[in-house]
Amino acid sequence: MAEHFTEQIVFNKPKIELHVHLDGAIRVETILDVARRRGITLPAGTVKEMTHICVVHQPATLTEFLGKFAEYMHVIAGDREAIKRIAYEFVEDKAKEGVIYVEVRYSPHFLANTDVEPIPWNQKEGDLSPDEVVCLVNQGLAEGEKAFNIIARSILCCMRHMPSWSKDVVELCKKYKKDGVVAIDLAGDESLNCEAYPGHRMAYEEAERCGVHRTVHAGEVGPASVVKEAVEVLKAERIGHGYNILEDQVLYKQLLEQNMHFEVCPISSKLTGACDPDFTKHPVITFRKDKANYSLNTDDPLIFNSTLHLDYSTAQNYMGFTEEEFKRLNINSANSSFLPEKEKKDLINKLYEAYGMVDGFVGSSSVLDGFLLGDGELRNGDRMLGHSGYNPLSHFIVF
Ligand SMILES: O=c1[nH]cnc2c1ncn2[C@H]1C[C@H](O)[C@@H](CO)O1
Repeated sequence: MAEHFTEQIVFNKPKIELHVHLDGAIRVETILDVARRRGITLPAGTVKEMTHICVVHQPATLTEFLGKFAEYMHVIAGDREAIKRIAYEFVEDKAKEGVIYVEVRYSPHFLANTDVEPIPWNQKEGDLSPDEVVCLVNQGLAEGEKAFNIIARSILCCMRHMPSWSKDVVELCKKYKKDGVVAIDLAGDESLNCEAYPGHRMAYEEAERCGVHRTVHAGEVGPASVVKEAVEVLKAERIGHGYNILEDQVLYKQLLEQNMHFEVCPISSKLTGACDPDFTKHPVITFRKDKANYSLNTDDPLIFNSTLHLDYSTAQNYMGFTEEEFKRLNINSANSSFLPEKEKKDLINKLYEAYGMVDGFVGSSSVLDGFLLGDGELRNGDRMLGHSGYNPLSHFIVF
């Protein structure tokens, strides 16, 4: 088991999670169960042994971490029942953590066994296409939403090393926009420069043209220039991780002004070797000081043997996060979600209510009261809301 501290629940209130990979959040029990049903032999027969194999135990490299997916993806990929099941169970697990809104991401190609070249995970060709994978995940998420009373949306990932898949990915985002697919992402090994890969660029241009939201893994282990490229070339609206933005202070200030959202994953950032393992030096401490817009996320809880509670307790115990900051970052996360505006407004109001910030209700005449807690200082670029209306794009939470 990865060396963690005793898990505490330090923020037992409704939460938003924007950066978590479906294929990095599968239950070990399910992997074993599906393997048994399909007659697939695994190197481990018990949950304890299989957990040991799937988990990154010590800070490693992103490449070593990505290698962990090969331990179990062949069990789930190509199996309709398993794919729907992992989506459903994912929603159940998130509901148990107190998440009320989640955007979960995955590569449809990594779960398919036909219409994908090359066929991943050494599978034999079958008849499950990336398109049908998206339908199955949508079904699992929708059933989970009903059963566990949370909202689950999905993001489809392009993979850095497979630019030839990206056109399909954006087409699937367009096709399933009405079925809960809210955005496109670019995941995988960031040291591969996407400028050299027109496949990704063209997919992101099409996404922008068609109103598909865009996030990009950037500045996780790659330099600030990858973040710059994500923002300027791929027109990313959010950045996955983004820690190395701090290397380029000019760009960082510009993104602060733009209220760019950073999807921060504390436990992940230690175990992928993205950040110093000493959490007291974590970039999110600077983000907090600068009142940046960011979320706290698990990324791949299966592989980090973690939960969202662990990310929050780490933030509290090692980075000095307070309850007020947890509220602030969750409201900012809701505001940076890829929901349509009306649903976003409802979600933000749900948080205000749960956090006892009823004066902050979006649409109420005293909306400013909810914003100006703490020092109440406005940063350059912060805009105050008038009493008359709600503009989520200019909606900053200032504590
Ligand atoms: O933290 C990550 N950085 C880059 N790529 C990642 C990370 N976590 C998961 N992935 C990759 C591996 C998955 O198979 C893929 C789609 O979810 O995204």
